[in-house]
Amino acid sequence: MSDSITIFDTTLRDGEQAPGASMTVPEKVHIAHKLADLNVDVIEAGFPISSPAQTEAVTRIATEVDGPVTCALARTKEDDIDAAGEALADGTDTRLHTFIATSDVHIEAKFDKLGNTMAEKREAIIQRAVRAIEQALTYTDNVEFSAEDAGRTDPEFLCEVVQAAAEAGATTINIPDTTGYCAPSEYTDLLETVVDCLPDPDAVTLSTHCHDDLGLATANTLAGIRAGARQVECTINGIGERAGNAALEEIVMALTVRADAFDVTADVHTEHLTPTSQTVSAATGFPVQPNKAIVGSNAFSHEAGIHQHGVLEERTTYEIMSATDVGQDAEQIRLGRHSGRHGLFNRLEAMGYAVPEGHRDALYDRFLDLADRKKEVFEEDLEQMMNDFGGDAVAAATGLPDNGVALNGGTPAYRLDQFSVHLSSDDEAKVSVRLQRDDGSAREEQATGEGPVDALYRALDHAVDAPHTLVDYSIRSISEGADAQGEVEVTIRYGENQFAGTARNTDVIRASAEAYVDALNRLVAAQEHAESVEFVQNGIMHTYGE
Ligand SMILES: CC(=O)SCCNC(=O)CCNC(=O)[C@H](O)C(C)(C)COP(=O)(O)OP(=O)(O)OC[C@H]1O[C@@H](n2cnc3c(N)ncnc32)[C@H](O)[C@@H]1OP(=O)(O)O
Ligand SMILES: CC(C)C(=O)C(=O)O
Ligand SMILES: [Mg+2]
Repeated sequence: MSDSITIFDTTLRDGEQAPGASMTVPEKVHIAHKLADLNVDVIEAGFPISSPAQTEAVTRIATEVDGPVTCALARTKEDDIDAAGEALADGTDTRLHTFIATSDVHIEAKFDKLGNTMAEKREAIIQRAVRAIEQALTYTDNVEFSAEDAGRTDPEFLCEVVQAAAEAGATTINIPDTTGYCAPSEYTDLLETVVDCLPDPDAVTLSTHCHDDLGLATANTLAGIRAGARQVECTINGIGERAGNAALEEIVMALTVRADAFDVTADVHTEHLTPTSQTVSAATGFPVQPNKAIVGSNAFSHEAGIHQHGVLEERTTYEIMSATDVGQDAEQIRLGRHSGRHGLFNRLEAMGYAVPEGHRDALYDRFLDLADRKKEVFEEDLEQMMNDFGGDAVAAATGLPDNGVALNGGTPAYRLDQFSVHLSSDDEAKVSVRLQRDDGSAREEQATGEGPVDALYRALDHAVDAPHTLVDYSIRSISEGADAQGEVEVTIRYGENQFAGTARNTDVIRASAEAYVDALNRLVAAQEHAESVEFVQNGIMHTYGE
């Protein structure tokens, strides 16, 4: 028996049958090119009788995409087979796939006119299958037959069907677990039964087609390979009817990583797996869950400190395959509240920071404080954290740049002690703030406004004794995610002089308040110091009092 597995991709047929997954003809052609880059053996491109767009997609893929065999699906009905045969007619390497259901429940429900007894109906099913295969052979000598719902079919009858199909000339015989019902050992047994009853097992390729209703699609596919199947039907990201089909990327990587266990080969260019997954996700609008095996965004990511330590020392402690082999980025250390010192300082060093031993605990505490407020800590967050840290002795020790902010060496006049915001859909925003002065006194003020920032700034204006005008306010996100840090920049004016304040926080209202207080402190510092005071803010030289 061959040790080479035929990868039959049905993303564009069974995958597209998932509710909401329909793709346009150009999208299907684009995906077919990606599947060719991936080096799959067969692309099931559609079901031509179903619609003109399906027919067009099959024809375009059969004629435009080099490499894989293009396959079209048809019921055992004459018109279906003609539609599939004609759609494939101009292709160079094509396959016609016809199917009919063989389980009692399907026969009873879907083919009530086939006979009076189950025996009569079964006989009619075989006749239809044989006739359809013979008709398909007039279009191509590459004909596949599927016994739909084989997983729930009486094995004796399944044997009669596949024997007849093989004798009629089908060269691939597919045993679908259409409803994802089988346990892996049952599926192995079923396929072994089929192998034993085939007149010449070497003359046909036995195929799996497993659905994921119980989450067993990949396991069943691998169980089918153990029983002798040499074609696997699967889809990118496992999309398909209901819970989907067996995922191509999972099967291929199981066969690759565990070659010792399966002893067969699949000639897939695995580095294309993740890009192809992303293309299919974009075309269908189905996001890939982060923890999806092989192609999920977390499939090679490590946030937990113990894992990060292990992976940084030796990747294989927690990775059984290399991310780059499946088209993902290498070494994905993601920082968050579960991260430890190894992960944090490794990243800071990679960013160019040399953190002396004596400051590590303090820095790690700051990191945890941030990580507790954010789902994930990004490099932009770390840069801000290091800039904040640059205000004390560590700045010199680490060689970190000063953050460019000079308050003339003095203590800021005001510190935001606390604030509260009340928002409702039918009322103005209400804010109360409490500012602490450098002399120890505190002042509390309330205000209302058109939105929380307007109300906040009005309350702060009441709380300070420094006349000024707000000139500019801007806010931007400086890291990723819904909980990204917001950076607020505020410019105020007094006379001819402008004073800029900035602040960053995951809470943008807090950042707005702190940026305003920062600008006010600069104004007050300028007033309290010399006639002429210079300071640098954001690279701009500001002068007060000349
Ligand atoms: C397990 C699978 O994935 S099977 C493939 C499922 N894919 C699809 O259904 C593709 C999209 N389907 C379609 O576009 C339409 O259903 C069509 C064009 C195929 C058929 O549409 P309609 O003619 O309106 O029939 P409808 O879908 O309502 O019913 C299915 C008919 O096909 C018959 N049928 C079902 N499977 C087969 C088969 N393998 N061989 C022959 N006839 C079949 C049923 O008996 C029923 O026939 P009836 O109209 O005489 O009762
Ligand atoms: C048409 C067949 C192969 C099918 O998709 C199934 O049985 O699940
Ligand atoms: Mg299916």
